[in-house]
Amino acid sequence: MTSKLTAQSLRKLSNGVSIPAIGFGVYQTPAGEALSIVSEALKAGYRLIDSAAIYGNEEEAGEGIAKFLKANPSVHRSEVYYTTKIWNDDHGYEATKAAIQKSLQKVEKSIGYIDLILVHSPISDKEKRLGTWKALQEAVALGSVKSIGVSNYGVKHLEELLAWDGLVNKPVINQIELHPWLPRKDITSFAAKHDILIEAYSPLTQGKKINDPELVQVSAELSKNAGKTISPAQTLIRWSLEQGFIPLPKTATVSRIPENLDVFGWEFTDEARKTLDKDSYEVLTWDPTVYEDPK
Ligand SMILES: NC(=O)C1=CN([C@@H]2O[C@H](COP(=O)(O)OP(=O)(O)OC[C@H]3O[C@@H](n4cnc5c(N)ncnc54)[C@H](OP(=O)(O)O)[C@@H]3O)[C@@H](O)[C@H]2O)C=CC1
Ligand SMILES: O=C1Nc2ccccc2C1=O
Repeated sequence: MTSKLTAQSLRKLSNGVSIPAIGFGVYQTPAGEALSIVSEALKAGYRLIDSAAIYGNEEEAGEGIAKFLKANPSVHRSEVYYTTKIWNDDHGYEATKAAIQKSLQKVEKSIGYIDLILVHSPISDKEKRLGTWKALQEAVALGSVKSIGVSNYGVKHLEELLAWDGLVNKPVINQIELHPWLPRKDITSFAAKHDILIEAYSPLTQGKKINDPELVQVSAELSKNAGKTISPAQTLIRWSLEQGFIPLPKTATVSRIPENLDVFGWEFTDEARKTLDKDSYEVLTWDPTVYEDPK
């Protein structure tokens, strides 16, 4: 029940591990700002940090977590969740093994281990994708990586992985672009059937739809109902939670952190649900879910 969620709520992955119900993204957050914004996000109540090798800020994200934990000894490392991702150029067994080591080295000193590694996208070919998964499974067996999942996988990429005879660890997450203009019901219902949780990236539409008249109108109605201002950004994040996704809003602006986390404890209405239930396919970031291997 979304109405019972709080910023500290946890969801259960198929491997039994808990993951926070909402996360904080650091794409395009300059390395020089990542340490401070990550520790501010944790101070405000976030417990999941989403980075990637390609973002160039893994080390600083880890240091931001460590800074927060040092200043808040009542919060334990096990209560904070750190994600990174293997970039496309590092697909294939050997390359992924090396990439995992590299990502681990970036955060070993600060936070010791990685909670979740995702395959950033399916962009390579079947042999490389499965080699990548083999390397990730080995990292889980060694204990330095707790869970593994995928990102930007379409149904056919998920089917390929689930059908692989070397599969030991099922993907626990598929992280994809999701917002009212891109509901992707094919992927989300397939994932639900296979106990794969969905993380929603670009939940704020990268700011591109923040002034959309319908969204502004829904936010005004939610505000009236709640007796306080609900911004379009808050409406979008809450929509994502209502769908059962783990939203990953990003901001590099400290003053926006509390706003983006104040998405609990007020009612979402049927009217808002209906207006934002769109049958559209509007990609705002990139779309590797439709990627086809080279012939
Ligand atoms: N796996 C993948 O391929 C991908 C993963 N991701 C992950 O998802 C995260 C979020 O997605 P992202 O694409 O960054 O986009 P978001 O949808 O989270 O939008 C971020 C943009 O919204 C602005 N913004 C933030 N809060 C507000 C607010 N309250 N009001 C108005 N504007 C606001 C930000 O500005 P400002 O920062 O200036 O405050 C920024 O321009 C990424 O950081 C990354 O972790 C994203 C894309 C692809
Ligand atoms: O966060 C991300 N934003 C992106 C935009 C294009 C390609 C990859 C990504 C990310 O991983």
